Amino acid sequence: MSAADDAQRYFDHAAEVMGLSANMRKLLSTPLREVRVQVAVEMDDGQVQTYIGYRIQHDKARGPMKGGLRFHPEVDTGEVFALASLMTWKTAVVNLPYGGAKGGIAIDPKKLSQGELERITRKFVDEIHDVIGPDKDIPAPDMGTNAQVMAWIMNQYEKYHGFSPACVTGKPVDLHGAEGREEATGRGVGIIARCLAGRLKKPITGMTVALQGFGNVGSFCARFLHEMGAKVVAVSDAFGGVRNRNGLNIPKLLEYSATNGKVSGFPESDEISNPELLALDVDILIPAALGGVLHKGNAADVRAKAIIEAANGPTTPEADEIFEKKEIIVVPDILANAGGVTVSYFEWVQNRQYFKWKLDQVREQLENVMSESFDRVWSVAEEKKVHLRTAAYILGIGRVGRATVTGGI
Ligand SMILES: NC(=O)C1=CN([C@@H]2O[C@H](COP(=O)(O)OP(=O)(O)OC[C@H]3O[C@@H](n4cnc5c(N)ncnc54)[C@H](OP(=O)(O)O)[C@@H]3O)[C@@H](O)[C@H]2O)C=CC1
Ligand SMILES: O=C(O)CCC(=O)C(=O)O
Repeated sequence: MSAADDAQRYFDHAAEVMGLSANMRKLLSTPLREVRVQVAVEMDDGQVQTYIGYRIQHDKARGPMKGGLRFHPEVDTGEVFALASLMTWKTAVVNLPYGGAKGGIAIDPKKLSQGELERITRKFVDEIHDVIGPDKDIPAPDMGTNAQVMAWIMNQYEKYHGFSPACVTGKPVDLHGAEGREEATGRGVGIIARCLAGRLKKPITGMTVALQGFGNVGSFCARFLHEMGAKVVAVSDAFGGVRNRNGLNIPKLLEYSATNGKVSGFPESDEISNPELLALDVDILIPAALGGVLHKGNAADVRAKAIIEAANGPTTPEADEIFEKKEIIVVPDILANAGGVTVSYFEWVQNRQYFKWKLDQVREQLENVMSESFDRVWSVAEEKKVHLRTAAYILGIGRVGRATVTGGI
């Protein structure tokens, strides 16, 4: 099964519970536009390389389309479609005035120089600038991209359209970016962990956490959980992981990983593989890297009491069914990692108003959006007697469906 099939199955299951008509299902699950462009650039050695870039715009019933840009070798149409549809439901779950989109280029940014990355990014914008923009579709960071890439996107877009800081979010703070966007997804996951602990009537302090992925999302998530008093006992990246049963020293691990480019070799820890990490007996397991890492082949081994999906699409539907049988609570991606797009929205609002918010204001508003959305999804789950993923889809699909019907096609 592909990422696109998985996304469709989750949608179909919720649509079934909602009793959505076949016509409405087709309308809501068909993307508006799929853009596939050639990205040809001269590399540092003088050779011309040709890559493929994608931007899939899934739905705009509730506002301009919004979603990140991924640079990763496995990017393809199916993955980008799945991620774009997740954005539609995610922006609706947290009630932002946006639709959903996603983009990507099939490259490995670690194997490219800064100059090559810049030329690829600018060329991609040359090819798609007429279909994106502050009122159309607003890109942002995802795996393999960061604030610098967003700065290049803004600069290149402005060559065609003039001053438009709201054409992209996740920009550097010195270049119309929002304070707090970089940390937002990880902080949002931390807020969700605390909300979940509250519902389970357990303090977050002392809860054990295993975290896969130590990039933007994973590293900030580890920091906030550590600050809240949770015990982050294992962390991994693409090279492997580290474990300390008494809790890793996260501030030191952040320094170590920044210096060494990986977590493995961190003192006062044992080495652990990614598969071992996913099977640890912990209170909370947080996948914060690739999609599809929890599947029918390893779901039975998972011993965590709860899973919070910081990554997009980390759990296949087969694994999800196994978790339901094992009574493992899964907080779905479209709720758990919505902190990033929420602060992207705050950045877009600031850019459009030419007015800068203070960091405290960003954090306070993020806290409100995440905790209110968690409560809303929890209530739908109780009311409809479904698990949290289906509840989140019901909430998101309901909002998008009502906007579609009210506004007309
Ligand atoms: N950035 C954002 O604001 C948002 C991101 N997300 C999702 O969160 C996830 C992570 O994104 P982000 O943190 O931005 O990406 P980054 O590129 O910053 O970090 C990715 C992390 O995943 C690790 N990784 C890559 N491959 C593997 C692997 N095979 N096994 C274990 N770890 C691996 C990387 O390790 P290494 O560094 O060694 O390569 C790195 O630690 C993605 O699913 C993304 O879609 C969701 C919402 C918003
Ligand atoms: O910040 C954004 O606009 C989108 C972030 C994103 O790509 C995601 O939530 O998956």
